[in-house]
Amino acid sequence: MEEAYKKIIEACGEDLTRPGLVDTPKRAAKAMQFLTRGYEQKLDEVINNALFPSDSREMVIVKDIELYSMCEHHLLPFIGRAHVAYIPNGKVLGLSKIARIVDMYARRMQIQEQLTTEIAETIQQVTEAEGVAVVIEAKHMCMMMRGVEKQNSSMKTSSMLGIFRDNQSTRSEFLSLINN
Ligand SMILES: Nc1nc2c(ncn2[C@@H]2O[C@H](COP(=O)(O)OP(=O)(O)OP(=O)(O)O)[C@@H](O)[C@H]2O)c(=O)[nH]1
Ligand SMILES: [Zn+2]
Repeated sequence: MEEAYKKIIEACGEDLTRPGLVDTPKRAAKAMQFLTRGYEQKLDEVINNALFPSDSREMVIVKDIELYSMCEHHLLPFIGRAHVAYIPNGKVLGLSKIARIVDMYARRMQIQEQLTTEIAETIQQVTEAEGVAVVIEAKHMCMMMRGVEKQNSSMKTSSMLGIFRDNQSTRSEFLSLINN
């Protein structure tokens, strides 16, 4: 990756020997590895057995989980928040693990729709919940810094599984709670 960054910097017309740039390929490679660390994570390690038996059948919502991802078309960031809900069916997931699952998929090359679906399906699979809902709102640098150059638009995506898909009032409750 370091060698690849050397080529990119040179292709931009820069001088790799100038002091400010000498260590840049190494730094950039390290940064890119961090931004794509989700590829190295394993779901079992992320969950770390933090699944607990519970009789609760009430909706659990984790709101405003900030996320930093990278669009797979331009390798530019998209930045936003995820709102996640599920209705337990015998077990609940450790609170932080929901944010960790968001990160595991966000720290990859993504499109927002796919990211939203992957988070929802993973939480469904792990918790065997009655349903899972995920909404992501994000701003895409590829639309802001370049291309169409729109600074104020944001993208909203959702994935509704199980009871959130089948039951209008459950879905409405979730949507009104995240909009408050
Ligand atoms: N659906 C979706 N599209 C995305 C996402 N991130 C970036 N894009 C879009 O991917 C598309 C790629 O379009 P292309 O025409 O191949 O690329 P481009 O010439 O760079 O497009 P412009 O951005 O319009 O300049 C653009 O419309 C982007 O806005 C995403 O998360 N979801
Ligand atoms: Zn893009």
